[in-house]
Amino acid sequence: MSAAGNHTLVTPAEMTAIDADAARSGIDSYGLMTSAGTAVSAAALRLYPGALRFVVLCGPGNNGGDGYIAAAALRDSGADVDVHALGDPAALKGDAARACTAFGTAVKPLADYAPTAGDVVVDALFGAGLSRPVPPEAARVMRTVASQDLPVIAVDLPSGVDGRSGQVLGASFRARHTVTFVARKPGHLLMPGRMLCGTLEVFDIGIPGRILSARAGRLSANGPHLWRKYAFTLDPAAHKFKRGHLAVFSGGPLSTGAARLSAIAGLRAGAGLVTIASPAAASQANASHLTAVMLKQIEGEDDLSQWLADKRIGAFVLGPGFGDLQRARQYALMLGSHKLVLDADGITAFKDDPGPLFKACAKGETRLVMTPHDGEFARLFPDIEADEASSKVDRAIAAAKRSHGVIVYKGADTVIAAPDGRAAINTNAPPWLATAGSGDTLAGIIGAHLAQGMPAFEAAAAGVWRHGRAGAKAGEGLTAEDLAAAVEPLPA
Ligand SMILES: NC(=O)C1=CN([C@@H]2O[C@H](COP(=O)(O)OP(=O)(O)OC[C@H]3O[C@@H](n4cnc5c(N)ncnc54)[C@H](OP(=O)(O)O)[C@@H]3O)[C@@H](O)[C@H]2O)[C@H](O)CC1
Ligand SMILES: [K+]
Repeated sequence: MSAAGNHTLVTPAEMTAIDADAARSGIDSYGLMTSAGTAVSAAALRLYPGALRFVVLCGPGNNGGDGYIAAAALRDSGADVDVHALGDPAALKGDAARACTAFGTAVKPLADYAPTAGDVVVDALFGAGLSRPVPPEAARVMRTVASQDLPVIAVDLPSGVDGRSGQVLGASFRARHTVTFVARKPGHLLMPGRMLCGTLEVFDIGIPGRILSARAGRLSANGPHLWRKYAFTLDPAAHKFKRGHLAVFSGGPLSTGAARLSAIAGLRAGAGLVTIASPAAASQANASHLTAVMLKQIEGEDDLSQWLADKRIGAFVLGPGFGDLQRARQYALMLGSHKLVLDADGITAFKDDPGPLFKACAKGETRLVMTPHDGEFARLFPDIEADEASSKVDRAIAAAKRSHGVIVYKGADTVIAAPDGRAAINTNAPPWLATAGSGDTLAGIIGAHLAQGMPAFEAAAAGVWRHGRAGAKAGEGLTAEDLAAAVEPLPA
């Protein structure tokens, strides 16, 4: 068994290609199925040694084949086992047919399964090959098993969950434990799939890493492996300007708090200097709350263009609590050649007409990071959002390509995507991170990373990860102030 420590994520289509490559390289596919099914039976016996009966539900493909192998291994261990099949087992092909024959015992129709207290269900109906909503008879069994709260162990994926998108096609099992093979699939991390997997085990069935690497795309789980090499340990003697100067734009006098949350988080995240750029009317409100963060009065475009002559400002955060959409638009366009985190009102300012922003960022290294939640994403990319066939990862990558910026598509399953097609799914955010001011804090952390010289994709991915860690450290019931205070040093 390997821990879920391999960060690479493999789509079902890539997995099919990996299987084919493995077969071409002489690896016996039935041997792989045997390893997979045996891993499932081992998990079932380990987790439920007191089960009165194991009920293995087998589908019409190789996921079902894994189920027949598991059923045989459970029976051979002395357990009470029943197998119910979706479709006619005589129609099985290839390895699945061989596994069914090897099982040898009578198989009953799926519709005949009457869930009973003491049952442990092994769900081998559909895995990577699910291609449409599950049939009604499967949905009915899913409902009755859930209504009796019977434990379910899913083979590869809870049946009904699309391994590519994490979406439920029609209905799905809610598993207590899922055993997947070779590598995690995006659907194990994306919502709602992640919630339906229970604990996730990645079992190494013997496909060599080189075959995996040759086919795997550029999607991984977010973590230090992506950005560790930029997580410089700060030299305490370094001059504050060398540790990066971050500027955060404040809103008007009644909405200054969001910018201060970003600014404090930026300071905590390692920026050497942080300045709040405030309109005159809000300067008093900001001044009365700031100590370590500096204040600069920026009243309009003239002030800003003069300030931009100071080349020591490494990055800007624009949007939290900003309010004035017209001005946000002007400022963002003026900042096109600078590193910029665009959040909240900064994103909304480009609703219906984002073209000029994307054009301003089109040339040179990626400088723009946008941090939309669902609603903000739809404002900027309505056509991409409306494409129901695409996954959250597909949508984030499409938006990054179009905007020439890094997209941090927020949610419980935040996706970070770069214009070059790299993407990461974040998993360390506790549910209570969704609180007022949380996004402002995230923007400040990412801004600090940009100001310190991290490339945009890494700055964003590391920011999302640190934000999640801070949420876990601050604990349930946190406020955004607690969150900023809980930002920990980057792991070296
Ligand atoms: N290397 C590995 O990871 C290995 C994985 N194994 C297991 O194999 C499955 C993938 O097997 P595959 O046969 O490709 O797919 P499935 O078993 O998940 O499902 C395909 C069959 O299901 C039919 N189908 C799909 N959707 C529906 C639906 N909504 N209703 C009814 N039937 C459906 C599909 O029929 P088609 O008409 O679409 O062709 C297929 O008959 C993987 O998940 C692992 O568990 C190997 O055992 C070892 C190597
Ligand atoms: K399954």
